[in-house]
Amino acid sequence: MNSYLIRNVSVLGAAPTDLLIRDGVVAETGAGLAAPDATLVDAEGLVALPGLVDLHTHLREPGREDAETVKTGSRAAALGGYTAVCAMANTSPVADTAGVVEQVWRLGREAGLVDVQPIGAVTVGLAGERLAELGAMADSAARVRIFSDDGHCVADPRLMRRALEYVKAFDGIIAQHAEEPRLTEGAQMHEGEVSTRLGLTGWPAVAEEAIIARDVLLAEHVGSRLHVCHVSTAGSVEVLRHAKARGVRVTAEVTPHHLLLTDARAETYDPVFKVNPPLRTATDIAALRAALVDGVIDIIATDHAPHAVEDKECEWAYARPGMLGLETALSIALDVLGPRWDLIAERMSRTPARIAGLTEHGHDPAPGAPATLTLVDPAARRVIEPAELASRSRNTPYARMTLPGRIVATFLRGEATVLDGKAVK
Ligand SMILES: NC(=O)N[C@@H](CC(=O)O)C(=O)O
Ligand SMILES: [Zn+2]
Ligand SMILES: [Zn+2]
Repeated sequence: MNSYLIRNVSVLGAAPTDLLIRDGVVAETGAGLAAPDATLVDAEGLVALPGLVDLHTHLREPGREDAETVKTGSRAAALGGYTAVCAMANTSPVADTAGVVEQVWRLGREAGLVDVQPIGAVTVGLAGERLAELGAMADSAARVRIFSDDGHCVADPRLMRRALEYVKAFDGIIAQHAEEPRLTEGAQMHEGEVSTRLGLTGWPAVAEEAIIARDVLLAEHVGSRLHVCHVSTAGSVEVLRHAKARGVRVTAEVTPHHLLLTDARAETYDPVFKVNPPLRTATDIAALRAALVDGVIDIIATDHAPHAVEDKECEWAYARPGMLGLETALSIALDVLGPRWDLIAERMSRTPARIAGLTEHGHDPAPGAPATLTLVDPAARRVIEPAELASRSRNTPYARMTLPGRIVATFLRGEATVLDGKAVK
């Protein structure tokens, strides 16, 4: 194994120190360390964070390797400062059996850049009709603990109840894509002033809020763990606040794009801004930001959703929803939260690691901790060029925007996955 001596790094914003990485762990910290055999990393001006953990990533393998593979998505993740990603189940075939989740898990190990933790489907084929083999996926080599039909809502309340009950046996979680399908038929964007003006069918906030309200009540009733994907409205925040005050075992995520972009982007008719749930209003953004700070929203998750050019560069109505996120998430967090490193570590590493049960992740760089960390240059500013992204797809909503912060290096259990801003493989 390689050793690294990281010189003059600020751990979570503290005074600069050195970190010696050896045998997969942070062996020593302190000013002026010496280690002649170690590779030197000059980290003057850089901030060390625990490796980021994404609870919501679409890797598209198996099935749409033209849009992303486990390998290209892993590379995008490492370049974004991530050391673990949870891979959503809406692949083709769907990750609804032990066989498919084990395949994704193995591909992640082979790529070797981040830990790829598969999420299993809740229902067979994401069809919302009968429960998938949750137990077999939990017992498989992939040790699945999070189940989600993401892309689809588990709309049937009886099925949702049974899924919540089933995963309780192994402390699993159901991650819900909250969308009442009857209220979003034909929806193209957020229902509001802009959709009225553009004449596009709207997705009302209540379609999300009604499902979250139902699900927190179900989770309370059966005493199970619920996770709410991509929360996007101020009303959802209020439902979650109420549920948490009652002690419901619910956690929630917000995406970088829902923290930054409004439905006004639809005025461009550029489908790069088409996403589920849709971009909302400035009022929603303000509520989401406040909830992220006060903890009603637990984490930032990217919902990295790569799509091939032909699925995105077409008429708005025909374009697939979803946008890239892994390579820009930390920059958006820095833009939205400022250099509040402890809060960023909490929302993007420690808490997602805890929710997903990824015990090797989410540890601050300190002696004895796994050397699973990332180094950020907070002073850097970069212009996002879609063609320069490591993802196989190009559908970033931040094209040609200047964003703060740059990932300089990432380490997974003591091995560099990114050095000098470049992926090592
Ligand atoms: N977010 C999206 O708009 N799309 C996601 C599915 C999802 O997260 O619902 C995708 O798989 O492309
Ligand atoms: Zn979703
Ligand atoms: Zn998703």
